[in-house]
Amino acid sequence: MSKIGFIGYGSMGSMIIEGLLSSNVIKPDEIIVSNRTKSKLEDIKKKYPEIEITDNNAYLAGKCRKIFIFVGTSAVKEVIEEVKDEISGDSHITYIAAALTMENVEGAFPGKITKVIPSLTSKVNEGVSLICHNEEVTEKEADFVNNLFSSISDVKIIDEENFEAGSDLTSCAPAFIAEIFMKFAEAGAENSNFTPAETQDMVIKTLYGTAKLLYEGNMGFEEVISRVATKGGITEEGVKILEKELPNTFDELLKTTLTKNKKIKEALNNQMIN
Ligand SMILES: NC(=O)C1=CN([C@@H]2O[C@H](COP(=O)(O)OP(=O)(O)OC[C@H]3O[C@@H](n4cnc5c(N)ncnc54)[C@H](OP(=O)(O)O)[C@@H]3O)[C@@H](O)[C@H]2O)C=CC1
Ligand SMILES: O=C(O)[C@@H]1CCC=N1
Repeated sequence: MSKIGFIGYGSMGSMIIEGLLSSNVIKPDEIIVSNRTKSKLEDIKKKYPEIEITDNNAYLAGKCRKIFIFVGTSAVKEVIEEVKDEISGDSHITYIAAALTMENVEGAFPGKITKVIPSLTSKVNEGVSLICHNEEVTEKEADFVNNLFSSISDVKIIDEENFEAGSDLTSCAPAFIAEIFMKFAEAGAENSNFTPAETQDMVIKTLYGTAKLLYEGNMGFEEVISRVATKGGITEEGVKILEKELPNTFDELLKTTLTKNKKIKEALNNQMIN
């Protein structure tokens, strides 16, 4: 009986594998997990003794038709080379490496390929996973991957060309949001007698409440703003500052990250071809 293979147990790999196991969409005895540093798999093996662990990717590939590659972008080629002799037209590879195009991966493995861009928010079963399947992937195989990621996030099926801007909005976004609110909390501490720990706590609780209003309370951004920014009041003045400063900041952020994406893509293009 073929198992499900996961290669790479770092920040994303551990989050996804543990999320899938705790939401019961996969069972420990159905999976093999491989990591370059095998000792990092000791904790998950202790928690789920039925899981098979290894540091041998070719061994894993020999036992699995569905293979998830969660290694860093620059290591994907090396992993595909390691497993090449063990995979066939029946194998289905899913990878999460940002900036690595499906065309690039198809160059190394011309078969069934799915690209997923996960988000750290899946650690709390929230956020969006972006998914694109190539034409070789059957509906059943696509559903399998979509269902796994649905158990830890909302799944959005997209065209490959939208991965870059999409990643900014869902996958890089937790870091951007954290940075924005860290600066807000720091400014709060600088302009008051509150300690940095106090302003951080106030801002995080308000951020959580605002997200709930927007999501569970079905309030749009504009309604939240108009309900808080009393005409002629204090908030209105603060909103004006943000309206003036933020469009340029976010435009620059998008342009910079899209350019970086392009640069990595070009470098990887050379790496995958050579
Ligand atoms: N972090 C994020 O929020 C997101 C990341 N991504 C993408 O996910 C990918 C992984 O990122 P992340 O989890 O942050 O990276 P990490 O560096 O945390 O994890 C990479 C893991 O891969 C393992 N590894 C490397 N080479 C091999 C190999 N040949 N065989 C087996 N295991 C190997 C490493 O092992 P070792 O323990 O030995 O180092 C490590 O555990 C990247 O391509 C990134 O673009 C996509 C969306 C979001
Ligand atoms: O910053 C990165 O490169 C990865 C991809 C998306 C989120 N983190």
